[in-house]
Amino acid sequence: MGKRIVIALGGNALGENLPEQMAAVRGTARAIADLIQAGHEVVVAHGNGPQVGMIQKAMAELTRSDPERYIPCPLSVCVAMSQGYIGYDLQNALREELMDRGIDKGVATVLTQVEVDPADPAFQHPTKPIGAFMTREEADKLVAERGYDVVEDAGRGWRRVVASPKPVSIVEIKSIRDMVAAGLVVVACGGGGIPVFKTDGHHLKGAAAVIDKDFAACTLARQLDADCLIILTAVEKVAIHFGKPNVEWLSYLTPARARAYMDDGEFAPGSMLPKVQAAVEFAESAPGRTALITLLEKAGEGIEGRTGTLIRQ
Ligand SMILES: Nc1ncnc2c1ncn2[C@@H]1O[C@H](COP(=O)(O)OP(=O)(O)O)[C@@H](O)[C@H]1O
Ligand SMILES: NC(=O)OP(=O)(O)O
Repeated sequence: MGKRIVIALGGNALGENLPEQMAAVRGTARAIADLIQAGHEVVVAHGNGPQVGMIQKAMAELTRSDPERYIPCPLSVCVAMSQGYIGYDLQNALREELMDRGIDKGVATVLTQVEVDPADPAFQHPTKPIGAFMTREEADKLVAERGYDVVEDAGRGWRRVVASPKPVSIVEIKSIRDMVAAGLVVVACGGGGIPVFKTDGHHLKGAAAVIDKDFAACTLARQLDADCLIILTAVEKVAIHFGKPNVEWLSYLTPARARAYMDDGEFAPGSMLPKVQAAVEFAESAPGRTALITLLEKAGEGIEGRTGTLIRQ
């Protein structure tokens, strides 16, 4: 029987720059179309780290080059731009793939705002890497000249980091729900969603942050009452002793076991840890809900229980 599935697409599903993204989304669309062809209802969320960094850098350069004409662009607006641009490529790749298979389904991207809490401690401790990797010297220059926060990212180089508060609720959830009910394939919560604060009235105020897409996808899956949250990334399974000779790839995790491994520091912060945290939160949110972490190309096999790491009560 078909399931309602929310997918979170990782960096390898989108690539790091414009031509890479256009090529990568074709493979991504094939994997998603396999699930739709198998009879599942699919909602797609995705990341935006490289893209939002690129957009923010371009907008900042514009302001610096002509400060009288261009005022600084808020990070929330950069997230909105990244949603539009990634949604454009994903929506088209999906539309073409479904048409090639003779599947008559509309595909639509929803510019999605996600409420965050102004008191979230994440605003005091930036952790979300955005943009391209830099050398130590380039990173030091950004800190000195612009006061940016930077971190060394898992041995791969230096990156700017911004605040990454937890999602509270999805502003456009009713629209997304209605579109799913109407049979559309919906792309939503791109880049974790445009972070916004609620104000006293109906106005929403953009927040300077980038929400983690795995947490946003978990909130989306919960609010849509999905059966399954699938987190697609660059490894087929979650491991303990990752990167060590005694690495052990895991096919099944209970939330309790996953928590024990988290306490032991088995999952790297900023990469595998938020995925396992989001998977556990979803699996624990209601009976029967399952989360799966696997490779993009293995999504179909994973949903049939043939690979990936399944997280279930
Ligand atoms: N315990 C672990 N098990 C599996 N992969 C891990 C683990 N710890 C860290 N990783 C790394 O985390 C990566 C996924 O995180 P990341 O690259 O940030 O994801 P994405 O861009 O797909 O959202 C994997 O490709 C792997 O290199
Ligand atoms: N917003 C977000 O989580 O992006 P990445 O997956 O690219 O880090």
